[in-house]
Order: sequence, then structure tokens, then C-alpha cells
Amino acid sequence: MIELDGLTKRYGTKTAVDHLSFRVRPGMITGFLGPNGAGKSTTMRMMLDLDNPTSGTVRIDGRHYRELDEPLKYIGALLDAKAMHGGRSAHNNLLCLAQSNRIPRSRVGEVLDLVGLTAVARKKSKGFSLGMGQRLGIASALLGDPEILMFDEPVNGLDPEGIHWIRNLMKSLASEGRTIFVSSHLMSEMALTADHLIVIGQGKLLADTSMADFIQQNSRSFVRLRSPQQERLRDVLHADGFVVVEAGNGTLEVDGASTDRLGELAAAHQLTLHELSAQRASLEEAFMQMTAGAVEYHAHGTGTDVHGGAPAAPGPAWGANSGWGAAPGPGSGPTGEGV
Ligand SMILES: Nc1ncnc2c1ncn2[C@@H]1O[C@H](COP(=O)(O)OP(=O)(O)OP(=O)(O)O)[C@@H](O)[C@H]1O
Repeated sequence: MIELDGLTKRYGTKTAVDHLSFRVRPGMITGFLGPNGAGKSTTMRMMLDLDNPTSGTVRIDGRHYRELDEPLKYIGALLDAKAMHGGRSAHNNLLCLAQSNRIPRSRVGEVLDLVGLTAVARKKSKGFSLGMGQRLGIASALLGDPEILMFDEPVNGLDPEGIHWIRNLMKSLASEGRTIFVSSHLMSEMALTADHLIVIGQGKLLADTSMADFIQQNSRSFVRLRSPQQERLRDVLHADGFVVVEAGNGTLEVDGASTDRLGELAAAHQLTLHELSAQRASLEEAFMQMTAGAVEYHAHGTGTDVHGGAPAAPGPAWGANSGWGAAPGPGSGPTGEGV
């Protein structure tokens, strides 16, 4: 378990992390979300004692990081995959870490195997691709077989097979009862991976909730209907008290209704339906809805349409930090489920 209490970090007049308090619990994957500059990396660095809090505390299984003997056996982290020594081989990078934490030499081979780098174990890591570097960073996090694992953007640079692999790895580590804390800008990936979410904006806690509740509470869900008798269907729905939105292309959208109820209503009036589908909002929509007021770096002239998917790609007008990391993908719009 990781416990944060009133964690705060100021850089001069800038408050990067603002009185954050939350728990990261074992046996599940907790996603850590926030727009660019929200304070995620600063929070993770303070969790690992790489940065000193201005005030507040972080406890790892009840203790401060500094009080842990051989910390890699308690908490493993992938923060910056490029932090490895480029002149050393993958094997030697891990061996140095293992020796400084009294981890047996045999574990190096095990984790290299686990991340699929055995064939390049003796190659210098400076020649590694982004994806190979990520795998090496993940190997270093796993080295001490810790109960707590923290991953900052773990799928960065990984190909689809690699993304699938890290997703399943995190799930299996969580199912063993470990504590998994992961940040990512890839909402579609986060939606498939995390059980629980911590969302921050401008350093402050915005949400600490299950994935399902987060999506339900921060976005619109509706039922989409399509019928060759659209006008009659609309009249029947109106007569039954539903608010109906004509969405173009012959589709109607109804908020606050179940597909069962609407299907039965259509059948009772002998109306043919070509589509009856519950549209669940995506995590990306819910995230953009919640963080709309806490986005520090905006692209001028694009806006963030909370019901219309991802904003446009970052342009030259973006702030000092890069823009949104999430490209519109399979998780971009509402997802349909139905007939
Ligand atoms: N060493 C530093 N000195 C001054 N300001 C800093 C420093 N590190 C971070 N900040 C500022 O603190 C804020 C939080 O930054 P941080 O990198 O933690 O955000 P983030 O959520 O990880 O962002 P991203 O998603 O872009 O990686 C930003 O405004 C950033 O400019």
C-alpha cells in the first residue's frame, strides 16, 4: 500500500502538487491520470524519494522510502527508461542494481527472460530502441520482486504485442495481490487496464474512484435507435415522455432509458428497428469532461469538445510542455453495445 497525506511540492511560486492525499491499494491496478503538467511525475518522484516534498508525507507499507532497507525489494519503478547507463549492457545495468540491493545474480537472467530481452542481454543499452529501453526499465522495476510497482507511461514506445504484454503482466501482478500504480495518457489503454483511478489536475486531487463509477459520473450515456419508421418512432418516444435528439443519418438518441424499455416500446407499436444500442461513454470523454477546467496547456483554436472525442493534434501554439499524449484511438468516442 502507498499512502499519501497532504503531499505538496512547490517550485518557487509554482505549486506542482497541492495537498494530495490518497491510498494506492494492493490487489488491483490503480491508474494515475491528469493533463500535461498536472503533477503526476512530481508525485511519483516524491513517492520514490527522488524529490523532497515541501510538506506532507508518502508512506510505503507504513514506512518512508528512506527507511526501507534494499528498497527495490519493496517498490519497483519505471519512471524514465532512458535513465539506464547507455555504455553498459542490459545485463550489466541490471547486475549493478541487483548488487546494490543484495538481489541474487540469478534474478537478472530471470527478469531479462520475463521482458523478452535475453537475446540482447550483452548489447549496450544505448543502441536499444524505445521499446527495448522500456522493456529494460520494466525489468529493473521487477528485479527485486517487489510487492509495489509503479509505472510512468509504461507502454510508451511499445508495439501492439508489447502493449498487450505489459497489460497482461500488470494484471497478473495485481492478481498476485501486488500494488500496481500506473500513469498513461493513452485512455483506451488505461480503460482496458485499470480497476481504480486517481485523477489530478493542477496538482489537486480531482477523483479517487473505480473506473466504472468515474465513467458513469463524468460522461453521458444514451441509447441510439435507427428505424425505417423514424418519424413514428420519434412520436411514440415523445408520447411516452422521452427526450429525443435527432442525431442525423436517421438516428435518434435517448438519454436516461434502457434498451429493454425502448425495444419493448417499439415492439408494442410494431415499429421495425435497425439499431438499438446502448452507447457507453469512453474513459477519454469522461476524463476530458472532468479535467476541462484543469488543463494547463491548450492548443489555440481547437477547444476540447467533451462529447466529440480527442482534441486536435498539438500545433505550434502549444505551451512549453508538449500537448496531450493521447491520439484519437479505439477509445476516443462513445462505444456501442447492442443489437
Ligand atoms: N524541477 C522543476 N522546476 C520547476 N517546475 C517544475 C519542475 N518539475 C516540474 N515542474 C512544474 O510542475 C508542474 C507539474 O509537472 P509534472 O512534470 O509533475 O507534471 P505531469 O503531470 O507529470 O506532466 P506530463 O503529463 O506532461 O508528464 C508543471 O507545471 C511543471 O512545469
